[in-house]
Amino acid sequence: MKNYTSVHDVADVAALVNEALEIKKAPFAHKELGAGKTLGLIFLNPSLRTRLSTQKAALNLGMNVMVMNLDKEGWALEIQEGVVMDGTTVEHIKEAAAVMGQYCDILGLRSFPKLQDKEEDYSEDILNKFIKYAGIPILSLESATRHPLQSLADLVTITEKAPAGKRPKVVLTWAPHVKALPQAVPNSFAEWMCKADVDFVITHPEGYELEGSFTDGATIEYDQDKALAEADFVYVKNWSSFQDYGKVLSDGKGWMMTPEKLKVTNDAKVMHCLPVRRGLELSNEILDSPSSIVIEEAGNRVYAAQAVLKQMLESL
Ligand SMILES: CCC[C@H](NC(C)=O)C(=O)O
Ligand SMILES: NC(=O)OP(=O)(O)O
Repeated sequence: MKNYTSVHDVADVAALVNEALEIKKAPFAHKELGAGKTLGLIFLNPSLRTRLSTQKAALNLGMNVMVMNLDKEGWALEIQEGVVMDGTTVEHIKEAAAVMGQYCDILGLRSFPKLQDKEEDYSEDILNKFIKYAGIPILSLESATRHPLQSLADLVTITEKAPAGKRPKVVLTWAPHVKALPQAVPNSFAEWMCKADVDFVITHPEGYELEGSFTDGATIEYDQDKALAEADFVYVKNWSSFQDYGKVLSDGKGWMMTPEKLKVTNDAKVMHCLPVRRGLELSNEILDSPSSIVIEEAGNRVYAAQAVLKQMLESL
């Protein structure tokens, strides 16, 4: 595996999930593999889980790790090609990415969408320019349209917790929020679930349809209660409209997951990538109940990242 930016970079999804589960049993089994290798983690947006879990995963493999909040600590980046830099930008992505490629063996990048221009965001311009100019393998720490480390951890968790002897029903449900959030997490979750051995349903209000290439193979159900029937896993996440790009179309009244809503499920486990707005996206009652597996889900981020980094190191 050279770059890790989406499920399409994974030759065998089931094997990668199993490798993460094996690593979870013995996290230090490959602690020499990364000796003398450096992982750079570059953030253009905030992070708790991705930063800490990926750093821990690299350290478990014996790597050195350098972390930088480039948006706050670096120079103002110019992304456009061929412009005269006589404005507020100080360093071109061409030099910045190439220099980071000199210092690191693998480079992680977080670059959220601006949610203003659909074509610009969905072109993944920043991610693709890091791939082009860094000259070393790139690991997505969440890009404009996907979050593959989160999605792998989510599938690891579902595999670990699935009811014995049945194909689990997984429901991705939209949840209310007060801000416009990216489609990256649901896009990525949908892509991975459509490649997994699960019955996958997406439920959201009209107008929140995700881009079709991510949901091909999923059942789309606008009636949340119908979607939730007999679910084994309920994945709760807000996202802004793709059609009316970057917009919050409604207050989502009645869409927050509650214990009442869970009654129609098959005693479903509730998941969320975090951070979660308690009382807005997901009720306190659920988050504080045995139905919630959000903390174990976050714990699995380490083993997902470690399985990916192991395969990337083996390809260096
Ligand atoms: C892991 C989630 C990161 C981000 N969340 C927020 C709150 O911006 C999102 O929704 O994509
Ligand atoms: N779920 C996740 O990626 O969390 P952070 O944004 O805190 O890294």
